[in-house]
Amino acid sequence: MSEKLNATKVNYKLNNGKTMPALGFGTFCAPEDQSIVKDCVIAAVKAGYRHIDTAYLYQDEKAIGDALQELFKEGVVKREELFITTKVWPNFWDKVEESFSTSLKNLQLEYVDLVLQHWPLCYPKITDNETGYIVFTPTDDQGNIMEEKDASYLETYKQLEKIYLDENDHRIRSIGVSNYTVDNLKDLFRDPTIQTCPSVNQIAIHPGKPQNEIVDYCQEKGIVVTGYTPYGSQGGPALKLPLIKQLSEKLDMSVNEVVISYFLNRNLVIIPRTWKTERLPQSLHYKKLPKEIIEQISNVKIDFE
Ligand SMILES: NC(=O)C1=CN([C@@H]2O[C@H](COP(=O)(O)OP(=O)(O)OC[C@H]3O[C@@H](n4cnc5c(N)ncnc54)[C@H](O)[C@@H]3O)[C@@H](O)[C@H]2O)C=CC1
Ligand SMILES: O=C1O[C@H](CO)[C@@H](O)[C@@H]1O
Repeated sequence: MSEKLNATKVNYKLNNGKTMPALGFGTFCAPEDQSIVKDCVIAAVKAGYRHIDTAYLYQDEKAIGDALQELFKEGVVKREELFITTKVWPNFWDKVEESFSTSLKNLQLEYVDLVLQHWPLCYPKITDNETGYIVFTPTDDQGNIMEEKDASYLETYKQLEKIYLDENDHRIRSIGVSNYTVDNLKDLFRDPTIQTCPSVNQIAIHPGKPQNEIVDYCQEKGIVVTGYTPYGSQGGPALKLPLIKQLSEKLDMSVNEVVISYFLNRNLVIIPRTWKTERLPQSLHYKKLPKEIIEQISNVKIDFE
């Protein structure tokens, strides 16, 4: 039986020469008590995580920034040892500077390692009259999501690229996309005003949802793929699948480690999330797996998205 390996030590080379840790800490669905976010980020870094995945949408960047400041002050890690990702939500499709500079300020950093266009979509920027907050997913009277007319989602990538390529601006180390299909990427490659190839595409991947077509396309183009919702999101349904439990026993790993192994054997980045620090040790290791097991996990039948 193959030995357990430390997933926090695995890095991938991006198409611009930078390195990206294969295991990241997801931070969606933050609890209302933001001190939990801060404590979990500190615990994740102390456990070995060197990559944190956040977004303007998640509204937890300030707590993550507080955690990072504490880790730097205590000498646990240096800034250059961490890889921090944030994202630009579709309300800011043509206001990337506004979104990104707010994220950077909240994260209390001088630079971010990776900024992603969160979705290939353009939403209007509407403020709720009562709360004063941005309506992240605006809907009309019939409940349909409102999209900006005559707007091009490539505009967001172009604005990100402008900041990234500016020689006098050192705030973004790499840029990428999220939720891009093969057609979206082909659109991007066809645009003669775009000079770069995204370094990363972050998409939904978990057991039973292998996303082979887009993964193969990205890997052929040298784009690193990050899989989100690796445990199947809320409640971790992928961890409860009979196949994953059987493999956990057979391979002498936690169910989480089986899923991490599935990702790392496919050269994918994985960004699982937990808001319970005691669960962190279950999501740190992986093993080399034979192709047949990868295929079994890819093809398992699931009843969740
Ligand atoms: N780019 C995008 O559009 C999206 C990106 N993401 C990113 O991906 C990350 C991961 O996805 P999530 O939706 O957060 O879900 P996930 O797939 O990481 O699963 C989280 C669930 O698994 C449970 N879990 C974790 N460890 C466990 C353990 N040891 N035992 C039992 N249960 C456990 C958690 O309690 C939680 O309910 C996000 O936090 C976010 O950073 C998520 C959704 C969309
Ligand atoms: O990051 C994200 O999380 C939510 C829920 O999955 C999704 O809308 C967004 O892309």
